[in-house]
Amino acid sequence: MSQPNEKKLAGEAALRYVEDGAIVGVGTGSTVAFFIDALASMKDRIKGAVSSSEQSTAQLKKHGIDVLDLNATGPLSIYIDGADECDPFRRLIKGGGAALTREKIVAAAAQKFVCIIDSSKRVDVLGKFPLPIEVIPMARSLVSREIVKLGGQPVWRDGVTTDNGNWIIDVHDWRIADPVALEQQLNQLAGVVTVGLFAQRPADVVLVGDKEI
Ligand SMILES: O=C[C@H](O)[C@H](O)[C@H](O)COP(=O)(O)O
Repeated sequence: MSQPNEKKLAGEAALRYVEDGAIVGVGTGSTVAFFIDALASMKDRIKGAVSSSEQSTAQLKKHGIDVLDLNATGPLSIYIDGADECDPFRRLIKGGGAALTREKIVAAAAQKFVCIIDSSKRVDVLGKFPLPIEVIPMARSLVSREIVKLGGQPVWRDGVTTDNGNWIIDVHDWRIADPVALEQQLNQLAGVVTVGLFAQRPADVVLVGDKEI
């Protein structure tokens, strides 16, 4: 099956997890775009959405779905988002679209995280996809030097500014043997805003196409 088709199937299948009256946490990316289109079909049965990016906010509003402020909603019952890589323990690399910080915040506010992917995203060990790290701009070189000491190859995503006004470093060729430990370690570096590893808080459910794994 082609990947765009699997992404569409996953986006539509995620509707199964959205209950009437929910405020839905919404991620970012091409797979989530299919989910937002599907969510429009039940927009009158939900209270609204909390969005993880300007891109998703625009699409939600286009469909007439209310976009709410996370500070006003309290905990969310559900968060739906894609991923760049997913290991057998539902640990993820995210941030290929530079939305990792708001994604991590909305995921942390949700009781259940449903991750929607196509089969190309499944890996045994995380790290083939370059690991995105959002940094405060003035810390770019400092953080890059620290990453080299840890064995990674940092590459600045030149020309990209996140929705939060920060920059992205992508770390290449890093076979991530212990994702929880690495997430903790990178979170300690001065200037790091968010690490694109979702290992301390993995997904609760992963849909590959319309199949839960
Ligand atoms: O920053 C972007 C997000 O983490 C996306 O969820 C991730 O890059 C997957 O995107 P897509 O569904 O387009 O492959």
